[in-house]
Amino acid sequence: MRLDNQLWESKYHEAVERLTREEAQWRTAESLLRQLVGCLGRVAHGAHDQVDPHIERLSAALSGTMEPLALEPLVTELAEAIEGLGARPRGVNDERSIPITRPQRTEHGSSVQSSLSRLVDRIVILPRLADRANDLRHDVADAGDLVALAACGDRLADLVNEQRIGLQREIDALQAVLRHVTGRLDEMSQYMSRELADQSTGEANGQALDASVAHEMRLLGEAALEIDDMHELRERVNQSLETISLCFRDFRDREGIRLTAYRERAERMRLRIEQLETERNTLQRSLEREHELAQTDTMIGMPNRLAYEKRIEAAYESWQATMRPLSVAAIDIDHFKSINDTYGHTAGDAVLRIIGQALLKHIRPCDFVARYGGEEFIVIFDGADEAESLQVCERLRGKIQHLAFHASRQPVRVTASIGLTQFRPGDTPQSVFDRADLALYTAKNGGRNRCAVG
Ligand SMILES: Nc1nc2c(ncn2[C@@H]2O[C@H](COP(=O)(O)OP(=O)(O)OP(=O)(O)O)[C@@H](O)[C@H]2O)c(=O)[nH]1
Repeated sequence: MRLDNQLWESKYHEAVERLTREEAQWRTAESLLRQLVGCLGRVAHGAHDQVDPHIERLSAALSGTMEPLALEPLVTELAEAIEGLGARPRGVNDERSIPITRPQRTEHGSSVQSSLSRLVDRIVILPRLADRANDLRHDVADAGDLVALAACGDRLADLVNEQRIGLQREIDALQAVLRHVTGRLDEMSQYMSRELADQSTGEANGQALDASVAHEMRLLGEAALEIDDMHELRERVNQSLETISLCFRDFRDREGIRLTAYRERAERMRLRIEQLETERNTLQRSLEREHELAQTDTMIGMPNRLAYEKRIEAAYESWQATMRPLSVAAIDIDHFKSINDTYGHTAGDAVLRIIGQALLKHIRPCDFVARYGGEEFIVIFDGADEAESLQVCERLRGKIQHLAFHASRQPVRVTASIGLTQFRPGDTPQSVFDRADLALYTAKNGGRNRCAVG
């Protein structure tokens, strides 16, 4: 049996590191959310006397340590105050005030909406929270006013907190597994040292027997020289044989006890090892499943941004070592917002799924495609330069353009723009991504449904 302990330990360490990294990303997202709620608060402040004190309290609380339990009553009070606005609008008893309506979406509102939307698109969500993130994305897009946007901000904050708590739980669980495995390894090393000690006891028993027999033989030899009488000599020999036989019996008894204890220990250890093997297999399966889920976009059923980041890191390392050409393309669906607005988000989701699947189907086996976020996909062309990748991009663009979408029996034209670039000396994955994104904007500004090289 092979335990592969080192491999497992390093896998757990890797997983703990990954979770710590993700937790740091969530802290950034949380800080962005605080800023966002702060912005929303500033925009909404002054619109309603009844709501202002609640906004001020919430903003003050958010500037300290984010403690969900303490925030909850503040958010509830704010929500209740907003609810109460319909009954007691500012101005009923105040001549100076403007008649109240629910605050309409302003320029601030739409910029808040697009940054909230970008934030939802950018964060990598735990698979079990993906449906909630998706609903939230739709509600952000549908939010008609600042109050609805503020509610979406709250939900995003909840999602971020839940994700952080989830990640912390995963870290704790992994550390518990690590402790468990380390405990088992300690147990085995104790077993090994006990066996070594036991082996020395066995050797010492054997040596003691040798010494006793040799001693008895020496005494017998000496006696044989001194004793002349045959009868007396026979008696002496008998006596020595009896002593030697006692030594052997004593040795056998001690070895018997030692061997029984050894067999029991060995059996216990065999069962422990069997258990460890079963636990290891279960853990391996769940780790592989987690790993796969963490790198899959469940809505489309294709690799997600995390998978892209891992893949591009590996491709980048190999590019540095070999300088084989490496290119990256960013693909963005054109006017996707208007698809959502016209046909609804469910139709928008279906369009994303069909395009994602079409990309998976039409890239070459050596290429890699992932959903980067929102309506943006990303392709890695490993071993292909700009000219070769451009041909594939043009083909992919053509495939998307010719996908037959219909709504109420009317054809709906869906196109995509593509920004492409190749790794150049001094590049990093981030600089190449930024250049591909810039090329994408060139393609969009050039009229969309086209490829541009950056
Ligand atoms: N249905 C659906 N919509 C999404 C999803 N992710 C992002 N979106 C929407 O995609 C839209 C992207 O809109 P914009 O960034 O304004 O871009 P666009 O309308 O595609 O316009 P251009 O990119 O300039 O051609 C937003 O309305 C998002 O809400 C998703 O998973 N499902």
